Amino acid sequence: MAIKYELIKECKQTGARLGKIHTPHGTIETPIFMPVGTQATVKSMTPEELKEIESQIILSNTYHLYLRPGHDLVEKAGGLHKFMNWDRPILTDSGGFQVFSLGDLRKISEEGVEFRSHIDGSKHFISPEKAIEIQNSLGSDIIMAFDECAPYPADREYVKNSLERTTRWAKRCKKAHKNTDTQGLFGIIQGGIYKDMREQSAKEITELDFPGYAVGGLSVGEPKPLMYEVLEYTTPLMPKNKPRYLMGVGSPDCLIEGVIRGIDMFDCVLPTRIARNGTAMTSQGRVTIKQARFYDDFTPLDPECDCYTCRNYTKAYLRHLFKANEILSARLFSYHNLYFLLKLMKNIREAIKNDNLLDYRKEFFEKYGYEL
Ligand SMILES: CCOC(=O)Nc1nc2cc3nc(NC)[nH]c3cc2c(=O)[nH]1
Repeated sequence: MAIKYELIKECKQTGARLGKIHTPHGTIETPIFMPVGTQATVKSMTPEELKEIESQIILSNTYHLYLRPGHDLVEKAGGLHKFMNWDRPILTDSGGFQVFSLGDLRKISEEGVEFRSHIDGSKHFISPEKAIEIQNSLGSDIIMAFDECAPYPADREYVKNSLERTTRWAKRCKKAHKNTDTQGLFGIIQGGIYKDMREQSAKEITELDFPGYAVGGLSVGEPKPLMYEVLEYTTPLMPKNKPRYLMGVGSPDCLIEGVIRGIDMFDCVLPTRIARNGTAMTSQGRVTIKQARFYDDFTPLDPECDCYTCRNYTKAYLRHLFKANEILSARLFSYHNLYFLLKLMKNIREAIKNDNLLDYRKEFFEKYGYEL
């Protein structure tokens, strides 16, 4: 079995769970945040630095790697782990989201999706079978079914047709998947913001008996309270003994609220993306370093953080690096932001162990400046 989930503990006060996901490249403690390495690199970080901050699994992207350098090259290199020198678990997404977010550059049919490359405008076609073939070549530990992520807002009819196609595609993915003993295929539940449609999609997808399931179609522009509401009635429809993955989430508040509503796995480009804009997530809320007030501020980015960046550099120096457009700026901010989210997940796992997750949320929100 490629993927085995071990439910360690269910939180007494909330839907949160403590668990372990056993994969061919190692075990992942959940709840977990997965740094995103779209093009076979978590931008500006070396694998050694990712291990230093205790990253247990990273995400990479089928759509991008198919277009460049090509999945056949990666296969020739011995697979994605070897190619990028990362020997821990990797999850690849099916490219569904990227292809759909290309807007008018794409045409959807029952067969699959025709789209134009964002690199050179060349025409391509990805079917569920192709999405699986690419992921089989990449050799990632967890692969995702090819799905359609409905936009937000979308009317009931669109969402129903889309979720039913996602189910038909999921069946085709399951049939096409070759390496079931080394790669676990996760199904993706859609259904937009409509309770009856989420119920229908959850039923149809979980009936296919995947080793894990994702909640798709969220974090696509809907208000956070609406995302929380959808989770509230969707995660209970998902098997307790399988991992639950909320795609594309997220910010610190969403991670805590997602865990409370039964989610085990998260991914988001935020930490490394805002890092390139000189913005840090800190225990006192966000810090955007280009502000003049940091010109001669010789304190660390986050006084409560013990990461390499916070132990060795001041805001004044980091502001200088950012203003001077120095490459080290993106590295030091990425290192800190990833460390911050991975540490947050570690604290959340601790709070579940000690049955005080709601107190932890209250304390974190007060300090970070979120309203409960
Ligand atoms: C990670 C698996 O991705 C897929 O293969 N399909 C998919 N990806 C998504 C990525 C998303 N990112 C966000 N917000 C930033 N929302 C997302 C939804 C999906 C999705 O429904 N389906």
